Amino acid sequence: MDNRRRNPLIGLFSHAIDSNRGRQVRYVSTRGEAPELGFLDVLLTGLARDGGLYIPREWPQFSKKEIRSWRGKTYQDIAFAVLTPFVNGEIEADELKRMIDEAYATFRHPAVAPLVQTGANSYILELFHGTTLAFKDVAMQLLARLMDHALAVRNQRATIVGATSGDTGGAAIDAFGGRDRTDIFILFPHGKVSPVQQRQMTTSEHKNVHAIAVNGTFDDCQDLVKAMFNDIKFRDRMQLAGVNSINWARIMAQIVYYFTSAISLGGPDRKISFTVPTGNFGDIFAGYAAKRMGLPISRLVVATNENDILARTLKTGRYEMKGVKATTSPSMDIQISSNFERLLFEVYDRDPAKVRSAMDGLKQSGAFEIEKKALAAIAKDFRADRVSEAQVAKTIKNTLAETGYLLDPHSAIGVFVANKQEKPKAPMVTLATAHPAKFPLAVESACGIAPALPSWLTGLMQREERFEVLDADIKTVEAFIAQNARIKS
Ligand SMILES: Cc1ncc(COP(=O)(O)O)c(C=O)c1O
Ligand SMILES: N[C@@H](CCOP(=O)(O)O)C(=O)O
Repeated sequence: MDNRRRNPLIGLFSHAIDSNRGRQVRYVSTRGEAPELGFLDVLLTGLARDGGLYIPREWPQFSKKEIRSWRGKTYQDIAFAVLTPFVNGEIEADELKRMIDEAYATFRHPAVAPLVQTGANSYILELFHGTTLAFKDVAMQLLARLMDHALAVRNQRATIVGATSGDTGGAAIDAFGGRDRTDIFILFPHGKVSPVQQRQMTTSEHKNVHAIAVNGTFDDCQDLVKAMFNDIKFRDRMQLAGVNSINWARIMAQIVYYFTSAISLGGPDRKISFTVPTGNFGDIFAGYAAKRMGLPISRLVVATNENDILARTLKTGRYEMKGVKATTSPSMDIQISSNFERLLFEVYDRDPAKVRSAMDGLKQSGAFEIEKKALAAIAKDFRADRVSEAQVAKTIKNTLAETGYLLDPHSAIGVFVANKQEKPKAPMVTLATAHPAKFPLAVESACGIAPALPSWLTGLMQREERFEVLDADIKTVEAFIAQNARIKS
């Protein structure tokens, strides 16, 4: 039966679906040695079985006419149009729409991701109106519903493992807590997240939630998660699934707000630039994906803290690990930016052998060089800069004094770098990735104001904590998960 006759929702966006009809979005691994998958498999797979990351075999395309027709539509409607080709008919349209509506009903702002003007051509895209006050909620609330749906359809359960430098963990625990088909284990670096972030992970009352404080850094946590996925026996036995941005569905959901914000500012008939506080390269890669799908984007600007591996790489072409230092933007205290592998795959014209060779170099010597042609391709779309701790504090203070806007340290990194760009003709949108109340000490020391938590988090700091402290050792972590997950061998 023709879907459009059966379902009025499809009629609403039939032109968008028409342009992608016949282009079955399948997913391939950046390392080229794992099977090609459809959407539900990619959703439940996490890391590819060859250690790579899944990415659409072809980018869905939207014409300017199609994008223009989304003007005046809600965030939810645009999400439905943008996500439909990725889901590729594996979820009924009305089911997908229901999940999108439910996910964004948890947001405290009717626009979901509102834009605030802070200068003649400068805007802030507020991505922190979800339950845990960070941009991670945007994707995580949808991901939990998509996974629940996929597991129910297949009558399966999953053991979710995730690594966090502070925000992914809280968002995932909020979204997956109490869900019957999943147990969730979140690894965070012990003593290296903010007190609010820690309590968002350690005070859940749900039995399926397990917070693990790892004696190590975020990179150690991320390595452990990848090692568990690469331990094929353990992965299959525990039916592992991932909630980090290694999971394509996370990136997919983040693509939407590039479209909604650009459309509000006159897109697609005007190019827009974006500055993105960056750590694992997931959020800015979602912007790159939006561009590849037809959204006119002028520039994508990477903004890092003093852990500046990406800013160095984009300048020199050498990706080189140098050790992580603790900053006032702990969620970006990251060295190995997982999603950079997806960009490498693109700029190496999708040659997985080149990606494998770069990743081998990283594993063996902590570094790799990017070929000149690929670096030039990166330079066409991206700019990058780093921000010192003193500059973060000064940006919070000055932005408050000049515009009345209170930034969190991560968003301040974006604003500093955006302000440093030569004055572009295109409007510059800086992504505000967290609410200042998640980092009250850093914000107060920068500007004298300690932002209060919103009402739904009242009492968070007094609740009893429950977490395990473990060494950064794969055997120890796997043993803990095997003992506590409801899936047994
Ligand atoms: C508040 C905040 N800002 C920025 C980032 C960086 O985003 P990405 O890792 O997608 O580059 C993170 C963590 O990922 C974060 O939690
Ligand atoms: N900053 C992140 C790090 C993990 O990133 P992800 O996007 O891959 O989940 C965090 O807050 O945990």
